[in-house]
Amino acid sequence: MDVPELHPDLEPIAFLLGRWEGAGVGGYPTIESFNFGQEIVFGHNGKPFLTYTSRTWLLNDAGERVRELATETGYWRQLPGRQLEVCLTHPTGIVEIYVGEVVFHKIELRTDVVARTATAKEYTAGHRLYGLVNGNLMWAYDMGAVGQPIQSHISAELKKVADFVPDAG
Ligand code: HEM
Repeated sequence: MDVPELHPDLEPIAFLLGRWEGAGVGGYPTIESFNFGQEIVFGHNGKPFLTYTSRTWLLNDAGERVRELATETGYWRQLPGRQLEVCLTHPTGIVEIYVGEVVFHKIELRTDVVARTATAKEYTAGHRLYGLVNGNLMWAYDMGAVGQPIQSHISAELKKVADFVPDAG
């Protein structure tokens, strides 16, 4: 199959496309802080959304992968203009719908709806910032969970390692 043309509505978030690799730090009042490695893939198939997957690994002090941590997958739906809708699924029994906007190379998203399975941990709200800084993708994530007010859980910086990915497999 030919490489699909990018849907024109996706132009504002086209800078996300590709495979990104990097590392970050995580923490929360209820857990020990940790270092992690991350891979994010944004792809497209010609329709007005990006496919998205993120995988993470716990890193030891030497920067080696110890074990898998969080993964999430979903779709970033660009509306005409600056508005975005993002649907994400987590293997921890959580599904989130974010709404937000892109302004130049900065994206801000807030949860509109969160749903949890009966056995998922208590999680109520998420706030994400993504930005392109000197060609790197920086992102920061605040959450409200396990009785705590919304506050920082994750921040990371990733470098682009591949430009085009047909979809986020
Ligand atoms: C890069 C992304 C993320 C990484 C690397 C990460 C990593 C971790 C780690 C290592 C823990 C502590 C141990 C554990 O419970 O496994 C944790 C706890 C937790 N995370 Fe994340 N997480 C990420 C994203 C998220 C997201 C997107 C959510 C919500 C949708 C979330 C919700 C939680 C909750 C509810 C806890 C439990 C806190 C507690 O029980 O005290 N995390 N995370």
